[in-house]
Amino acid sequence: MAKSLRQPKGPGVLIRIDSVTKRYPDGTVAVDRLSLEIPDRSITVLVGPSGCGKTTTLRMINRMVEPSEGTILLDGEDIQRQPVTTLRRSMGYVIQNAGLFQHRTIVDNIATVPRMLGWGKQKARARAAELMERVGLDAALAKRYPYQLSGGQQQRVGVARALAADPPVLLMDEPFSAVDPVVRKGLQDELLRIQDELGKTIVFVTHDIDEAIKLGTMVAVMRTGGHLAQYAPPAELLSSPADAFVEDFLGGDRGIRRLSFFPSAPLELTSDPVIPLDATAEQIAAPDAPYLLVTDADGRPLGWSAPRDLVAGEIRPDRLLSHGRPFVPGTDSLRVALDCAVLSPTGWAVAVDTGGRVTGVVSQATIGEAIRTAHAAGRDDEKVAG
Ligand SMILES: Nc1ncnc2c1ncn2[C@@H]1O[C@H](COP(=O)(O)OP(=O)(O)OP(=O)(O)O)[C@@H](O)[C@H]1O
Repeated sequence: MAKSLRQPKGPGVLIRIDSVTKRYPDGTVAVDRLSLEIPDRSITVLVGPSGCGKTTTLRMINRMVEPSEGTILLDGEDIQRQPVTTLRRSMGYVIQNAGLFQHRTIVDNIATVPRMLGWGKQKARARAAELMERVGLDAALAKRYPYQLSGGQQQRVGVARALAADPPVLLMDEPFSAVDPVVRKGLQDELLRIQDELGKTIVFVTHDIDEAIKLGTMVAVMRTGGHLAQYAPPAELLSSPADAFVEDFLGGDRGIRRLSFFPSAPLELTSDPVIPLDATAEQIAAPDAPYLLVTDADGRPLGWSAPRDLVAGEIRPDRLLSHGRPFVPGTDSLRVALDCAVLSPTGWAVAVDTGGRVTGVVSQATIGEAIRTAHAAGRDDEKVAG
């Protein structure tokens, strides 16, 4: 999905970190005069190299670590003035490796907080069952113990457990770092889906900039010594890194990655080179294109061919060049469209509707033009904003 479409849902600031410093007893300054406004009902990611103070910052929000200086306000109220138990009840907490109770079943792990709040066993278990479904866990796993689950499943349990008492805030400390990239992507997609449904205020710690860019509505890049290097929406980080440190941290391909924030919908498609499997000689000869895309009777892509290699009535799908991966305008970003064109044997990308039927094709040159237009529009926006 083109991420520029994702905006903070709520109007307010839920958590305000105001000039907070944490000095550990041995003198280590883990966080240095950090100020952040964490918006309501959106995902704010703290990212940075190891030891830059991300976990310390997160733990100061639920008072597992007390700040040495500065204040943290939750919904306008100083968190120091609230009993720790009340504060923590309003904040789900998810950590790496899930941190589940090994001697409790999955359903009882998830029901932990509701039970602590005095819910009856049945009501708490019913809530746990509902949450298992929400986080994509099979109900058959309810009676198992954590060691009988995969790492990815355990992380889902961790998320379900944190959501059990429906807290407005979710604190997540590297929750997906211990699983393989495929499972990790699934967990990230699931979190975005859950967030779309529930609209929590999520503070998410990671050292992975790609994860930060994918998940964050706002991203705080921290540098060693607990300093804030930049705090911005991901598209702005990619277009205007504040300094060499942020630029370096973002990596060398930030131009390409920025394309994920531009929608592919405005791309001008052409259907001239698209012909059916039973095309006539005229239909094959008519388009002025180096390649033709052949579709089946339902309009689904079969493959590419040069017109000279096609004979009316004798088009064989197994002789066609692969049509490559198609993209869906309106759902996929300009980055996906470009990737489809780059990987296509003809240099043309195939656009389909959500049912997989061809809506047109687009060349690399046209995509290049759209990229230039999108960048120019972005620069104009920056001028207006500045
Ligand atoms: N209890 C402690 N006592 C002394 N120093 C600490 C303590 N906890 C953390 N630190 C130090 O504070 C700094 C910030 O640590 P923190 O765990 O917040 O960083 P981080 O960015 O989350 O790191 P990582 O990505 O490696 O988890 C580090 O230098 C760390 O060694």
